[in-house]
Amino acid sequence: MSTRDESETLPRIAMLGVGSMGGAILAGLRSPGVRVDGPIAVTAKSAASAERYADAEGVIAHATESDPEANRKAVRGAGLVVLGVKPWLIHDLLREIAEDLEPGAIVVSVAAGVTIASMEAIVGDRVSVVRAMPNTPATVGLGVTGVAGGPSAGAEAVETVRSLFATVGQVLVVREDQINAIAAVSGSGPAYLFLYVEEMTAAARRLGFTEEQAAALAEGTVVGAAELLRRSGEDPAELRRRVTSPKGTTEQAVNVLQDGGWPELFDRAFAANIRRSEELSAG
Ligand SMILES: NC(=O)C1=CN([C@@H]2O[C@H](COP(=O)(O)OP(=O)(O)OC[C@H]3O[C@@H](n4cnc5c(N)ncnc54)[C@H](OP(=O)(O)O)[C@@H]3O)[C@@H](O)[C@H]2O)C=CC1
Ligand SMILES: O=C(O)[C@@H]1CCC=N1
Repeated sequence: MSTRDESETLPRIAMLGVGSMGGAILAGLRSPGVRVDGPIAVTAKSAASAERYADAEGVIAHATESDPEANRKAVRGAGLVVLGVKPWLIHDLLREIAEDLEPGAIVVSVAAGVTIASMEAIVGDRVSVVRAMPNTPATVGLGVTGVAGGPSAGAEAVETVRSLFATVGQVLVVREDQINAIAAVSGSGPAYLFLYVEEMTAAARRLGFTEEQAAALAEGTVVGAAELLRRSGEDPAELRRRVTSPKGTTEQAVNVLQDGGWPELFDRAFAANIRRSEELSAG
């Protein structure tokens, strides 16, 4: 896993689609110490989404519903074009902007499932196409992103995209055939953790705690444990061992959870996730 080189200046960026994921990446790009060439051109569909960036320094935001040419205008002059729209909109978006892309620009899609070959077939080889699979902890600079270049992308293009995502966390450069698996593990991963917190809170409620108490217990424990894992640098198994006194209470609960078949459950959940990426790639 690699992180950020603070001396680097990123090329001029256009970000088409600035919802949960695009917004998280944009937050990273706007953080102190990140150098980007020129203002970041951002587009969203609705005026309401674009207006969220009306006062944002270094960002020029437009809505396609107000200006149907907004995407085409945004990519002109951009060396790095980030596609942050839903997977089923990617191909239409590429058709829309293909003629306006600068020769040599890098197009990076964060869309689940959409293959590099299908994107290259639309934009040709005048540009480099790269796929990335980030996650929403990027919002707080703790993202994990997988990056893969296609045949059109040389080492330099992949390195530029690696630098882009290094502004919001750790980056793993992989082969494209590993991107769906990255989506299953880390792309969607935050949702599994949030579900865990929801379930732990609900179970605490059933033990008689108020909603507020249950949320404080569950959220505080998960955040505290994650921070301990991060700061201590210890193996999670070792940290678990330190909680689990032999013949104590934790051991009993951990046995119940493990008997619940977690390995198989994770395998099934990941397989379902990957299957959906494959469906999305079929269009
Ligand atoms: N959410 C996540 O955790 C992750 C998502 N991804 C990928 O990121 C992509 C975006 O997902 P997510 O951020 O969750 O989705 P959102 O719905 O939150 O964001 C989509 C964005 O695209 C905008 N948009 C829609 N149509 C257009 C258009 N024609 N031109 C420009 N902008 C447009 C929307 O505008 P408006 O706000 O006005 O609707 C919105 O800003 C997906 O492809 C997904 O697979 C990848 C990894 C993690
Ligand atoms: O749910 C999704 O399809 C996207 C891709 C990974 C996380 N969110």
